[in-house]
Amino acid sequence: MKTLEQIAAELQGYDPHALPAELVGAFLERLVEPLPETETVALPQALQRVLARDVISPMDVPPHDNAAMDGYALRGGDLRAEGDTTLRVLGTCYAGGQGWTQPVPAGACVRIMTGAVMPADCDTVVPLEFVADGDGGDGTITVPAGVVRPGDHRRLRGEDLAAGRPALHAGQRLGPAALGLVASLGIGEVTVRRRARVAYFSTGDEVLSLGEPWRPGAIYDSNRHTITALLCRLGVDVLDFGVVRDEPAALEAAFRQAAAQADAVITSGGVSMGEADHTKAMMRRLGEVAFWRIAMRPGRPMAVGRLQAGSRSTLLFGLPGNPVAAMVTFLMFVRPALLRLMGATAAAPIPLRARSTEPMRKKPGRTEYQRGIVTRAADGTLLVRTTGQQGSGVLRSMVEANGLIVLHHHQGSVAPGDEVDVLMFEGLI
Ligand SMILES: Nc1nc2c(c(=O)[nH]1)N[C@H]1C(S)=C(S)[C@@H](COP(=O)(O)OP(=O)(O)OC[C@H]3O[C@@H](n4cnc5c(N)ncnc54)[C@H](O)[C@@H]3O)O[C@H]1N2
Ligand code: MOO
Repeated sequence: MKTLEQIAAELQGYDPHALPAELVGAFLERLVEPLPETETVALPQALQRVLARDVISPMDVPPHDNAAMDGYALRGGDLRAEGDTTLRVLGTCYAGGQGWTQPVPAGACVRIMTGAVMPADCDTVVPLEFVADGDGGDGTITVPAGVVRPGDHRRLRGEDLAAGRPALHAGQRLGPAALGLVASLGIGEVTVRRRARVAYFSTGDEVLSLGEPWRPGAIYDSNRHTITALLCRLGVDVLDFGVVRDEPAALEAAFRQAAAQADAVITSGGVSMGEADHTKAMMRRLGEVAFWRIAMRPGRPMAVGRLQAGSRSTLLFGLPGNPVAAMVTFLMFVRPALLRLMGATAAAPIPLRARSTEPMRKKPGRTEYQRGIVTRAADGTLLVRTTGQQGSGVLRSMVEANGLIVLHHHQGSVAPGDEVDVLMFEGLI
């Protein structure tokens, strides 16, 4: 395991006092090792879990050539190049394998339902609506010239998944589509990485928990709720330690307890310049901790490292106390680090490009994450505006926004009409 110093030495441009946001990800990638333990769980329990092994398809999916449309299965070679084709209707194939099971001779066809096994010798389906006269009268149908080509409207055996091939790869986080894919193979359980355990506590003497009466100078703890909710979305086990007083003995006890139980400990508050040196000294005594000032806004101060709990080492992420800064640093840095801990090979989210409808002042030399509202213009293009006041204490901005406008490190001010990157909050699946 590399020390923080060794990791820092590998990164060109690493400066803990003005750390470019791009280097944070590179640092954490080197710091975080995936959890080695695995377990086997039933499919309905596997949502959001990370596959520990490839899932190999034991069968072809679909397991047989089948009709993609309701219509008539026929031999493509029977279709006349010019002029209509008239075919005898022998019977009906139903989904589930009932009905016509004999070969189909030249000049004949079989009525077929979507999903039914294609009869031997047939390779084409003409949809019902293309057949002019149906088979009402004399037991024949007429296929007008040019409405189908040989091979049309048939799904081939194994076209979704072929037997013996990996259907899903280790590292895949199982979402609704992946669960369906596993089920389509007849597989009822999967081997996944064990769930990560993540402890959280807020720090600060002014921070009140829900239910405590308000007093002058105090604020209610919102970070505990934003961060633990974000952790739930990741599918980790959350150990909620509540609020811990700004007092060395209480903090040390909380850190020790959390580190003994969790794979990662997340805290909010107590990482800025003004923080008492005894807190930082205490954190350093418990392990290896770097105190960063990141060249970004919001979210400048952040502590990162490892806490030693006996022979185990636990990741530490000390988030800034300001509510927007806590969420943004979580989303940009902690979330990908935890996904890595969980064993996921998740790609970074891909930003949209949207045209800004307003000017945004920005100095090159730091990354800014502005809260943005993306809308669609009448011509279909995407527009974005900020939510207004961008203070890092304005949590309302995160509620009103539907994405984060990313103004990159080297980027300068934005003029109305300029395109900017936006990371949307909601994915499709
Ligand atoms: N002289 C300087 N002062 C500050 C700097 C700086 O560079 N030089 N950085 C500022 C930035 S940026 C941030 S962010 C904060 C981070 O400070 P801390 O992480 O030490 O956090 P606190 O001081 O404890 O709190 C900051 C702010 O957030 C409120 N807060 C704290 N915890 C919670 C919570 N659980 N729920 C809701 N709100 C919370 C707290 O009351 C403060 O208003 O430092 C700046 N200062
Ligand atoms: O981390 Mo701070 O949020 O930039 O105020």
